Amino acid sequence: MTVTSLADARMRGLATWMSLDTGFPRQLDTTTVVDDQPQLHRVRLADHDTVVAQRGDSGPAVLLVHALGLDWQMWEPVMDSLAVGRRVFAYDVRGHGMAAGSPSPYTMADTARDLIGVLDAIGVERAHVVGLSFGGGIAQTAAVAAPERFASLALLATTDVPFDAFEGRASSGETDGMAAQVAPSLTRWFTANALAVNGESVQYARERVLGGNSTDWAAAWRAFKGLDVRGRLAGLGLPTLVLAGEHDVSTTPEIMRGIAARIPGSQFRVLPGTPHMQTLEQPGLVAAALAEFLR
Ligand SMILES: O=C(O)CC1=CCC(=O)O1
Repeated sequence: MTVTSLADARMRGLATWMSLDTGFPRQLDTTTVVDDQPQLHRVRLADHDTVVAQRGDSGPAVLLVHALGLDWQMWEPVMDSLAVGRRVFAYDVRGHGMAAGSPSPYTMADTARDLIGVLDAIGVERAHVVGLSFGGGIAQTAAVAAPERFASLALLATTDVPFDAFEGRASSGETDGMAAQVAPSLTRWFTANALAVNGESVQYARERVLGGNSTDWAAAWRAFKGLDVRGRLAGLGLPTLVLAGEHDVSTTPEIMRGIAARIPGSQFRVLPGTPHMQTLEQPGLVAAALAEFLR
């Protein structure tokens, strides 16, 4: 695996990487952003390139896996506080962010191999892995395949079985286009109040969905349709946190409670006032819950 810093990439004249330091982080609430020049590494995986952002340079490693349609920057609101005494990494899942247009179709097993490939690339033997939504599906798939690479598992607003709706979301992207995905997605992801306020996190999510391409969108939903972990969760044997949002209309607290029930010894918590996109609407609650779990 090759890890190349953004500075190296820039020196080599790779124009695509130059756009990385002019992007979203500066638009976020800067109270959660100490350093607005996140360390970004270019990482080559088996069949595509991606980027890994890093905060903190010592301590246990934490790897964050983002939701469908977004990118690593959805973790930006919690990365700095998590990075106190830890090394925190967040990467772009294939078909997302700087890894848009990577080979498709693909499977959840491919995304799990990518996760392990990221760990290899950053030189981390075992990480605390935190996945939200699609990222939780990826984290579960990697955990059942390679539990030895996990120090713990935190599952935020996710599912352990595919929903019937996934194919409809894939085909709607292809037939109706990405603009048509914005309203239904954001309504599932945020509270009505956050949508009315239309703050930077909502704007970020809207821009990412609108700016995405329908091939990547459909490929992700179709990969998610193949999620197949439920029968193997009981044997995981990892310290596990299952974190639900009280107002999550997609992966409801009931769904999340069921996942926790299938993972012996797991901790289950419901964050008050929190919708599906936990880190974007309630970053303080998420950071506190993760910090307590990781402690
Ligand atoms: O509803 C969504 O947009 C995302 C989602 C469905 C199941 C899951 O884990 O995330």
